[in-house]
Amino acid sequence: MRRITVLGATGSIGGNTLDLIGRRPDEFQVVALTGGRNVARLAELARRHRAELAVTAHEDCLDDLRAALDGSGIEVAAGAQAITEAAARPADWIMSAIVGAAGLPPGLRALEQGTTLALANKESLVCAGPLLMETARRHGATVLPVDSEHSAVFQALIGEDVAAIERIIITASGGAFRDWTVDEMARATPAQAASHPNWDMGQRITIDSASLFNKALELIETHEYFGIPPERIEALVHPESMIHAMVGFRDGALMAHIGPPDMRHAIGFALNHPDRHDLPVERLDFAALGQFTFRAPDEVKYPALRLAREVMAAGGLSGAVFNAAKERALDGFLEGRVSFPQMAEVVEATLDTMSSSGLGIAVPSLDMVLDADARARATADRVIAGL
Ligand SMILES: NC(=O)C1=CN([C@@H]2O[C@H](COP(=O)(O)OP(=O)(O)OC[C@H]3O[C@@H](n4cnc5c(N)ncnc54)[C@H](OP(=O)(O)O)[C@@H]3O)[C@@H](O)[C@H]2O)C=CC1
Ligand SMILES: CC(=O)[C@@H](O)[C@H](O)COP(=O)(O)O
Ligand SMILES: [Mn+2]
Repeated sequence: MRRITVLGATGSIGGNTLDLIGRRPDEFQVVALTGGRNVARLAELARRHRAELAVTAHEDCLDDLRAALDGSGIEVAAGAQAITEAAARPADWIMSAIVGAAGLPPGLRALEQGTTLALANKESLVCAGPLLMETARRHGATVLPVDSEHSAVFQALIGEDVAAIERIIITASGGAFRDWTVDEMARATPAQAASHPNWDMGQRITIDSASLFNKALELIETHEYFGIPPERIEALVHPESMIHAMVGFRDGALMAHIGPPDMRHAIGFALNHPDRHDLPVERLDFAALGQFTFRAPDEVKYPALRLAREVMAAGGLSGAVFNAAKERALDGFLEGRVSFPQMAEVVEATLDTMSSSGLGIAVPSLDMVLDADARARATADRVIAGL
């Protein structure tokens, strides 16, 4: 039996992960499941998958979780520290699917036990790519990408010489507003932004997809995970979301990874790696699909991509600042205090304000990353207050 932990079990990635695990109950034993405020869902999943431990991120949710699991024999705990301790419980495979920078400390703690970390939490790589990869190396742990584009690149590179890579192209659906004008986007509501044309995902990543901040995070994620120079990484709008990434080699060949927009493929690939296993995903009928289309991203309409390139050039703590400012700008948009286009303005102003405060450290420690994250949130909040 492989021992499995799912961090962020109550979310979209967590649900897809447990869907796959639940189909093969004789092969997997669930160690810990963690969630946030959705305590009823966490308790239901913990009971269904016979978890040893269920943890909510919020101490004020502990009584509800305890009540919901009363009589089950499942241990309960609460708080950010308890989630990090859950990640330290011996497990063979840990899914990192908490949304946001909150996923970084438990992800690092999981790596310290030398296990396999299936990494959906792209923010970890954006905030602390060198620290994360160095921690994995030091403890003999494995990081497998789960983000669909990065799983696609990983799969296209199997058996290939990384030194022969000429470029990596990650695709973007273009998000909810890909055919909207700038004026229309200025009036966009959270409900409109949270409606993805192809993928069924959590609210925050779906809105990031509409602003192309998701693709901006993914450019940095590609750079940090694969160690490819930023100028060799491209984003390409592909409205059908069937080709997830392409890797171009020095002989001009391109390896594309194609599949339906269903995260159970990328999750299942990481779960079964290095083997492949049957997965309950649609098989594509190309004659019925007819065509795939592509267009260059509009970097004026979507400043997030330019900002990501500036962050990659600056390195150090810039990724942590970028991500934290983006998280606060998104909170502001959800609360009605920031318009859709203003999210990029908040992130740019935060980066500008903090660029002179010593961000250029090669491999920042976790404490440095958390400090930069906190300062960036405070700076972004001041920018938002002045809008
Ligand atoms: N959804 C997708 O298809 C994809 C997602 N990703 C990445 O995977 C990660 C998860 O995304 P997704 O599943 O969509 O997100 P969801 O919003 O659906 O789920 C997020 C999970 O994190 C928990 N959570 C929220 N805040 C905290 C916190 N402060 N501390 C601990 N746990 C917390 C939530 O708990 P609760 O809901 O109980 O409050 C939930 O379990 C993100 O990093 C995203 O970018 C990458 C590629 C595709
Ligand atoms: C499924 C996945 O990996 C998401 O990150 C996806 O890429 C979002 O779609 P966009 O291409 O619209 O950002
Ligand atoms: Mn993605």
